[in-house]
Amino acid sequence: YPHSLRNIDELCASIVRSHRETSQYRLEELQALRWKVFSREEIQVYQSKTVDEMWQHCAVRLTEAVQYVVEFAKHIPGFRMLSQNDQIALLKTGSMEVVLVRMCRFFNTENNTVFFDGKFAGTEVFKSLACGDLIAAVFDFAHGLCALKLTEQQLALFSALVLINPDRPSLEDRVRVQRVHRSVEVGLTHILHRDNHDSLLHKLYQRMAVLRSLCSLHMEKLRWFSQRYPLTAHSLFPPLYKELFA
Ligand SMILES: COc1ccc2c(n1)CCN(C(C)=O)[C@H]2C(=O)Nc1ccc(OCc2ccccc2OC)cc1
Repeated sequence: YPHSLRNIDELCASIVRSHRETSQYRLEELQALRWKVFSREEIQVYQSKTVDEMWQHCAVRLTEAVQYVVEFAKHIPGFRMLSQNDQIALLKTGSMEVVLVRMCRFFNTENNTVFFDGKFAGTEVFKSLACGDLIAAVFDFAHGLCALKLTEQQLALFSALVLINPDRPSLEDRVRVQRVHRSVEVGLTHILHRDNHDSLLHKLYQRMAVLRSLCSLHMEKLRWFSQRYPLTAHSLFPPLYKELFA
């Protein structure tokens, strides 16, 4: 794209619109729920689930989040112009990263809880996943991102930057992905400059590095789980979760 301001403003506006239309829950809804936590009995029910029941339960909910990320991607002008294969390749590795970025909107840092099944859950709710390190890393990442206090517009541009990553494996037209990535980066820089928050870009790049290691931890846990519970992973997980992560 020629980087005239008009184009950049249009690009930012379309990414922000797409983010807003695919954010699944409005901030006001989540704000109203943020102190609705699980009772001791409800926590007991989650903790008495078997490992594969809890994994399946979480996979179904996270797949809901992934579907909204796929919709978000489809409305990003530069993303739609890429080949089908490159769109799939970017979603395969990027959609969980965007879910984890978006998760900061669903997080209450005051009581260290995350939205889950209609209420806000602490790490103890996920005990039966047998993945304490993954859950701790997910919560830590959400804390770190919440601390940056991103606006919805900054979050929208950051999500697009995370998704349209030219370094992903098996891209057909890397140069084209680089061009779109660059225009989104110009958009984010433009938004941060306008918000007088230039120092945030460096911090966001640091968060992207943490995000990559968090997602490889998720893949590692998923591989461990699929080997131990092949039936659940292959027949009870939502097809999209399998398609993208298995
Ligand atoms: C975009 O951000 C969000 C944030 C929250 C939610 C959503 N979207 C969709 C709607 N939703 C519902 C309906 O509960 C929320 C949800 O799925 N919450 C939730 C699910 C699993 C969790 O930890 C387990 C886990 C984490 C990471 C990787 C693998 C994991 O387990 C295998 C923690 C929270």
